Amino acid sequence: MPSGRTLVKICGTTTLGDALNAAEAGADAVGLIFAPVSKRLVAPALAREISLSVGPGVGRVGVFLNQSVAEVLQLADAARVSAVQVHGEFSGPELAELAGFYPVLRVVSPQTLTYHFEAPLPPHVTLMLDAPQPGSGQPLDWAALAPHFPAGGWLAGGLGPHNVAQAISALHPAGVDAVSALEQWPGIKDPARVWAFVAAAQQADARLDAAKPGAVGC
Ligand SMILES: O=C(O)c1ccccc1NCC(=O)[C@H](O)[C@H](O)COP(=O)(O)O
Repeated sequence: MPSGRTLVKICGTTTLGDALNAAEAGADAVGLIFAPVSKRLVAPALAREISLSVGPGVGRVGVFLNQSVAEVLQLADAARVSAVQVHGEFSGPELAELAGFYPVLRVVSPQTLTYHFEAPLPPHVTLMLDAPQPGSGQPLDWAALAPHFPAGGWLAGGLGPHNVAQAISALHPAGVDAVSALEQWPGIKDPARVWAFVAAAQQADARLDAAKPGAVGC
């Protein structure tokens, strides 16, 4: 969904209050993690309540790691998500199957980016660049990534209010995603940090717009 500005996803949402706060702060999407290994695992029934409560303007992204297509689809349907994000082992045909039901964010690390570029992505699949260990707060090397960053790709990995503007001006991602830097402890957000993250991304967009040739004031 190209919007001309950087979309913002707040991942690892495990409470209704945190989801509503993210929506009020202006986030474009909340992430609901269904990977059993995660400290931010959310139950399908609560995820569904969140999906039905945040309003139609806020995307709900179901997040999965090394799970079968059948499990992804079953949980995504139960939780009424609007998109899925997949980490780990998902083949091209599996991505294509998922993309027949939901827009897919396919997460890759910089180390595997070249491989994923060689195999063309199925329609409705968008790349997200993230650290090899998801949800670990590890930032990527944006300067090294810049020459290879995929057009329309999303960026995650160690983003927070302190550095998201710099990341946006370095890579111009279609969307940014964060969790660790927005939490009081795993699974529980710091509401002020969520607001600061959304605001920092919006300010970065405004600065980039103002710097475009022909912008008012230039
Ligand atoms: O965050 C997790 O616990 C997690 C576990 C398993 C699969 C995915 C997971 N998170 C996915 C995300 O979208 C995170 O926001 C992304 O990896 C960035 O995390 P961070 O570097 O902590 O901001």
